[in-house]
Amino acid sequence: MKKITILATGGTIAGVAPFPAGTVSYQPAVVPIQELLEQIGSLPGIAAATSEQLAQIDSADMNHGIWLQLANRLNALLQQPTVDGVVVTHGTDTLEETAYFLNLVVKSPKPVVLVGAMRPSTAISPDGPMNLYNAIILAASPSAWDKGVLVALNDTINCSRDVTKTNTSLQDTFKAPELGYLGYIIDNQPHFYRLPTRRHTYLTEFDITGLNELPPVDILYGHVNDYGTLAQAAVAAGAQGLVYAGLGNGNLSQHMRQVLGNIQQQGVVVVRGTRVCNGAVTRNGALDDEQYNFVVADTLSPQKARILLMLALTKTRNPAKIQNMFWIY
Ligand SMILES: NC(=O)C[C@H](N)C(=O)O
Repeated sequence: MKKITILATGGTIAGVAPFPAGTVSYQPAVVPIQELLEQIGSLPGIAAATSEQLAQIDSADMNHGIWLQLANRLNALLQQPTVDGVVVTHGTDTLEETAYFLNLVVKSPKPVVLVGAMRPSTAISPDGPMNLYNAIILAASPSAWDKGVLVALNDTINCSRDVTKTNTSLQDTFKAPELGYLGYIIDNQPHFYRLPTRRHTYLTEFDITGLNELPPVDILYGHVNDYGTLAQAAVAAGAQGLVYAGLGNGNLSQHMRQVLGNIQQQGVVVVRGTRVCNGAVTRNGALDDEQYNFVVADTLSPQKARILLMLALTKTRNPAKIQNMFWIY
């Protein structure tokens, strides 16, 4: 019999709508985790699902402080021999970011599963109870060990590095469009078909013990006729790193090459990502990264590249070393 702890942070899974058919006009983060657990009843093979209400927020309000608190709590719980796995309930808007952050800083091979819902708990047919049930089943499964932090919604299992929210309001939203699901959860049974290949959790070099904040990194969205003023403003405001969601294969206009090149020379680490949903940003592909000392994001989305860059900056400001991290994680 497995012992699973639930850390609840809010989101639509804990949301309440003013009428039963309400699926988009609702108040997120209202129902306590204890009540959500009561809705799903007993679980096969699970001795106890204990819960802690760590936060009660719309995930738009997630922040580095709560991330650090969550990661520290996870690390403390997972060290305990009486805890077999942890489920984190979370709003879906920033779920993928929290999942990837935890994937890089949680120091345990035990299962950690993030879950949310697209419909509030008051909907005629909410997705939250089944999603929560499946997430607990997954966290209790020996098959979920050593796979990094997982994301489980809509009967699917996803890798936190690759998953993204692909639809603003439908239940079928969490996917890794180019790299695919890791598996499914069917009739109380997780089925894995793929494995994450990138280094994660207890095998990473990142340690958040004692940290109160993360280095400031901003994301800039590339477009025709970028003036470069926002990039300069970000640096003036104290950014230590920038992720540029570039065009195509992370491409930059001649003007933005100069702007970001100058910024890099001031000691700010510049990562070339892309505004395109799929594909890798390749080094020395769209431009000569050696000349500018840029780092490329590989297949990480801009929001995930930002997380890796923040953690990288807790270790080094050297672009070559940071580029290596982007190949490893
Ligand atoms: N479906 C959701 O959970 C969306 C909600 N706004 C949140 O991220 O908290």
